[in-house]
Amino acid sequence: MTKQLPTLFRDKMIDLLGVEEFEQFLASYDEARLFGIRVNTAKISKEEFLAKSPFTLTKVPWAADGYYYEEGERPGKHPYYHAGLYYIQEPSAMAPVELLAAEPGERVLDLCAAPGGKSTQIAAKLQGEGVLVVNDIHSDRVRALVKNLELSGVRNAVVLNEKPERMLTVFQGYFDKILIDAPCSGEGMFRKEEDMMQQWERHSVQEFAHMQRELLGQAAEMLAPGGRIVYSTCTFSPEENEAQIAEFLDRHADFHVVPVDQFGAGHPDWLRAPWCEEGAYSPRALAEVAGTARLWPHRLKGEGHYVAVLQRVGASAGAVSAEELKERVASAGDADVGVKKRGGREALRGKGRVEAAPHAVSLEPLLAFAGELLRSEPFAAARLVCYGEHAYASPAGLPELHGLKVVRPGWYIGSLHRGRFEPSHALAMGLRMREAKRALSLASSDERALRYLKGETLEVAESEIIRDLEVTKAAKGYCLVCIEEHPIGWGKWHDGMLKNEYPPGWRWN
Ligand SMILES: C[S@@+](CC[C@H](N)C(=O)[O-])C[C@H]1O[C@@H](n2cnc3c(N)ncnc32)[C@H](O)[C@@H]1O
Repeated sequence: MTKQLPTLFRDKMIDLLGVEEFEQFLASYDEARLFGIRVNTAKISKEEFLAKSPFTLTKVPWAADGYYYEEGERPGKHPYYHAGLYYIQEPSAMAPVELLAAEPGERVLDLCAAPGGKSTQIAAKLQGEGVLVVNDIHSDRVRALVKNLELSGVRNAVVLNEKPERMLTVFQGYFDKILIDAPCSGEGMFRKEEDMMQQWERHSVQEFAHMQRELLGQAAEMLAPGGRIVYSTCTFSPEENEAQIAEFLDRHADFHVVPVDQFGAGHPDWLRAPWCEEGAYSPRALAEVAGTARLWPHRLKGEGHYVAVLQRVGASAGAVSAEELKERVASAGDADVGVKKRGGREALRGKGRVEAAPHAVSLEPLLAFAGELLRSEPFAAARLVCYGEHAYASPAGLPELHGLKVVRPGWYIGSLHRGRFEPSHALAMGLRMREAKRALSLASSDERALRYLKGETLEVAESEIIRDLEVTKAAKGYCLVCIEEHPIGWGKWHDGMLKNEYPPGWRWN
């Protein structure tokens, strides 16, 4: 393995680290790979998960919900994975979101988000409250992002597929927190993914440095006073790391670095020829860059990363509770938001706003479904929008997204077609079992759990359909299928059989 490292990369690392430390760094390439999962606390508490986890887990020291699992274990092949109870994530990659410190009620942007490891981590921190905007410039990667958000049951995310410069007018000064998990030369991933080395040889560090400079400037425009940007890469080159932050600080006097002390320190001493322009940065910038963080594969149990926490001066609006948010939007005259909690169909009637619809779409079938199957609309506090035949619950407090390439304007609820409503898989995944009036809960050891995930029809006795007989006598119809009370999809029960509604593209194979 070590022999295949690109020569240019080796020589540069020897220059930066010195021969002695480079030997330790090099030795890390021959060490066993590390594997991590992060418990999705938006769906399950850590305690509950640890009590039922079939894996051998050890805590990742820097991630509140992160754990190492052992090589040979296959968390991607367990029904709990399909219930979105955890996300498989490289341990070092969990650090940036911990440092972002997003809180429920905040407005958060994940600017370079696909495939969504960090977006789902932010979503868990928000606990469904506030606004999460996730964006990626590459449409093919956005598909994986959408799937991961749906799997994780995220209700308050908006997915964009935009060039960040096109987002500036809509989101000027809007966000409390912004994550830039920047596209980079990926040197920190050489151990995990060997084909990153070929990619490294094709793209220059300078090419990425240019992109990163732009992204940092654009993020600053979208950040509110008192807000925080976390900038991260999975590469070692100072041009993409310390140099970016030093230059940013020199251009933005209203930002300072929040020092991170649990990892290796940033290296202002590496901002020198031949890697960077010597003497190009102010003493303030150089001093602050030392407070940024380097995660070294030979010093901790994880891959190589760089993280900088940039705080903007000014009074922060702070986290806004869901109630406050509703009030703010209501007092701004937006009568489409379900401000008052009303039960059943009444809560939605007149509240749903039909947007961008080529012709009027009746919400009646959706209302009928909600009335029949949901205890209270989990999306009543959001704004219901229809794009064509598709209904979404858009998080309250979101500005108009006119002109932007919107992939998901919110939680996808389902489609309305010829007077029929078909609930989405995303709706099932975002629900709690207690929110459904009809549910089936299978043990993960029940062979029907796997058969459901494979798309098979199941034999289910009427007595197994969980329902409050005072409210819903009929077992027939849509039913929320769960594994140990955690939703995995829809089924339609009739006469002892459960017709499988698990989407073909999601099936276990
Ligand atoms: C390091 S990856 C992000 C990984 C992701 N944050 C995660 O944790 O799963 C960088 C992403 O930036 C995207 N990207 C590249 N250039 C971009 C740009 N100018 N604006 C937004 N996204 C960009 C890439 O498509 C890629 O998905």
